[in-house]
Amino acid sequence: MSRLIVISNRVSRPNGAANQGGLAVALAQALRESRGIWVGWSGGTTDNFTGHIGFADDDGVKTATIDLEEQDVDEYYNGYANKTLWPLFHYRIDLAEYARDFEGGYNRVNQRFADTASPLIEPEDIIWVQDYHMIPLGQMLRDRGHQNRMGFFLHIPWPPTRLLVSLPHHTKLVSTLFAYDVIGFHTEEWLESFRHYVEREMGGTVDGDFVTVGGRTIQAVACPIGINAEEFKQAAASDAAVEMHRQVRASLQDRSLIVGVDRLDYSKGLEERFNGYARFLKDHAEHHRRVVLAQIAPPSRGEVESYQQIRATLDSLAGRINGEYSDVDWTPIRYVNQGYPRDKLAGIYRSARIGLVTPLRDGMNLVAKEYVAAQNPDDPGVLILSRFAGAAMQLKDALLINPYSPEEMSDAIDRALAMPLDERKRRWRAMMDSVEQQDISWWRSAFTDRLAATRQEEPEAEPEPATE
Ligand SMILES: O=P(O)(O)OC[C@H]1O[C@H](O[C@H]2O[C@H](CO)[C@@H](O)[C@H](O)[C@H]2O)[C@H](O)[C@@H](O)[C@@H]1O
Ligand SMILES: O=c1ccn([C@@H]2O[C@H](COP(=O)(O)OP(=O)(O)O)[C@@H](O)[C@H]2O)c(=O)[nH]1
Repeated sequence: MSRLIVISNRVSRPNGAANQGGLAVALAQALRESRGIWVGWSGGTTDNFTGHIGFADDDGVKTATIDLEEQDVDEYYNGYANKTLWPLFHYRIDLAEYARDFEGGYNRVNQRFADTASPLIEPEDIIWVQDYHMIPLGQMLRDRGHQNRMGFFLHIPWPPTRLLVSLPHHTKLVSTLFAYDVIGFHTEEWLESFRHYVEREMGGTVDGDFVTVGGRTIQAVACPIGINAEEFKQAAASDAAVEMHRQVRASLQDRSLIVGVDRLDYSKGLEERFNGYARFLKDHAEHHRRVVLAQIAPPSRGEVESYQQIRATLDSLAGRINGEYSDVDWTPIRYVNQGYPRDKLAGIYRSARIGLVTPLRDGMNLVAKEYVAAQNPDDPGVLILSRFAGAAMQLKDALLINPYSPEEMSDAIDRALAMPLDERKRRWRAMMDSVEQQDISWWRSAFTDRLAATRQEEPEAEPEPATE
């Protein structure tokens, strides 16, 4: 079995921060199983970049990380990754900022990651680069002579061509993807958008999974990420989860809990969610005092202005809705800006009659799957899910809604609260089958098996020693 080298911006400590994102949570187990190395940013900064690599072995996961300079973080992570690519790829060109400094910083930091990873790579290794922070990295590793099998996975949506062309030098960026052997997306929709771009903007051709541009053919596939369903079921039965469940239920006094769990990100549709819930309270006075929405929203990317703005908007919106509907002994929204470890989250999910997952656009959304996995099979809750989350392609037995419509959200909440037990069980079973079948191991294998099967390029023959 070839060794796996994963390279991504964020490198998770398996028992690390409570609010780590889905990608970090998902990869730890995959690496542990393949005895690989995880290369990425330490999350720390240094005054002068030295290229020093910090090695660690955390719970069986080997990591190799580098510190970045403040300027790198500003231009690469806050800048090109989160002020340019993230909004653009989530269809928010109104929020996207195009600055040469960002693009320069992005390329500089990718060169730094290439310099870091290069000496660690052995010829038989399989290299798997993750996400929009590192699109050009594969090309940079090829430039350093690495002929390994190399894959790339995009965890966020691929935007429609008419939006992507607003990015300066878009073709230059996309052409670097052709350094990989296999590239993956969560859904057919993102894959189709990619193919459309390649045909329209690069004169490429598509033949099934094979995409060719300028004589180079790669595979482009849809491969939805999953969760560790078994571990999550166990987490839901852990002491921490049971205690959390008890605390939450005691605080509710027989009220029904609706739960949302999201990084505080404008793509997650939190403003629209609060407005949809307010609409429900307006339309359904009979439910007043009978429901509580707990929105867990750990702050994210707080140095980026659009994230500061969404935080301020939500602070005031939650206050306004609570001011309008609260009673001395009932607050309709519990708005919580702290993150929870996953065992406690599992207890919270299990306490909730409704999981409310309403992103405006989301590559996958692992919270939707975790909510399903944490339910009590004998009395499962109902998942209300945005049609625009990648997860909606698999979780078709959720109540699928348009998150931009407060009326649809209000109707779905009302329907979920009234849903009979047999319908809840039927829908949950179908969703749980999908969560269990296409779990994190399935995702990892589906992608890496495909990558491993690509023919490794023959290393260039050593020149024959000169004979006298
Ligand atoms: O690393 P951060 O800037 O704190 O952000 C956290 C992660 O957010 C994004 O997650 C995406 O990947 C998930 C797993 O595939 C997917 O379910 C979700 O829809 C995506 O938004 C980001 O893509 C990751 O790189 C970040 O680590
Ligand atoms: O307080 C929190 C909030 C979220 N998460 C985890 O963060 C991930 C969020 O992943 P998702 O795909 O839903 O969205 P992302 O944040 O990656 O865009 C999930 O595994 C959550 O369990 C967590 O551990 N604690």
